[in-house]
Amino acid sequence: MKQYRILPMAIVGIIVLAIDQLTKFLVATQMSLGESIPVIGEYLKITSHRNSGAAWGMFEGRMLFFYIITVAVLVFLIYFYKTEAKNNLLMQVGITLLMAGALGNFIDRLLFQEVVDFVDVLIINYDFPIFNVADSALTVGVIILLIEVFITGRGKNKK
Ligand SMILES: CCC[C@@H]1OC(=O)[C@@H](C)C[C@H](C)CCCCC(=O)CCC[C@@H](CC)/C=C\C=C(/COC)CC[C@@H](O)[C@@H](O)C[C@H](O)CNC1=O
Repeated sequence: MKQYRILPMAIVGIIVLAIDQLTKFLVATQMSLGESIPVIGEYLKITSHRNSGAAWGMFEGRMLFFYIITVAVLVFLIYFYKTEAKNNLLMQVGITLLMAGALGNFIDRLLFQEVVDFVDVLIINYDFPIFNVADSALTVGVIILLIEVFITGRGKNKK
C-alpha cells in the first residue's frame, strides 16, 4: 500500500472527477448555450460551450474512436502505474490526474456524445480553446509526467 499509495491517489482522483462533473453539471443546467459570464474582464470568462471532438474540435463526432482511445489510455495508465510508479509519488500524482481527466470527459461522451466546456481564457490576444476541469487535469498530468521523466526522476524509482 505504502509503495503505491492506492487509497490517497484514489481520493485525489475522485475529488478531481467530482469537481469536473459538478462544474460541468452547473454550467449545463444554470447557463444557456453560448452564455458568457466575465470573471476577470475579458481575460477569464465562464462560457457555456459544447465540443463533440477533442482539442480544437479534432475528430468531431467520432464517439467510437473516443471510446476506444479513452479505454486504451485508461488501461495503459493502470499498467504504467503498476510498473513505473512504485515508490514514485510524482508519477503517481501525474497518472492519477490523467485518469481522472480521461474519465471526466469519458462520462460526458458516454452520456451526451459531447463534452461540456466552460473555461474561456484570452491568452495574449489569442482566443485559447474553451476547456474544462478534465482537460486541465489531463494537461497538468502530462506536465507532471514530463517533469518526472525529464527533470527529477529520469524515470527511475525514487525512495
Ligand atoms: C487536454 C486534452 C483534450 C481532451 O483529451 C481527452 O479527453 C482524452 C482523454 C481523449 C483524447 C481523444 C486523446 C487526446 C487527443 C489529443 C489532443 O486532444 C491534443 C491535446 C493537446 C493538449 C495537450 C495536453 C493541449 C490543450 C488542449 C486544450 C486545453 O486544455 C487545457 C483544449 C481543449 C478544448 O479543445 C476542449 O474543447 C476539449 C474538450 O474538452 C475535449 N477534451 C479532450 O478531448
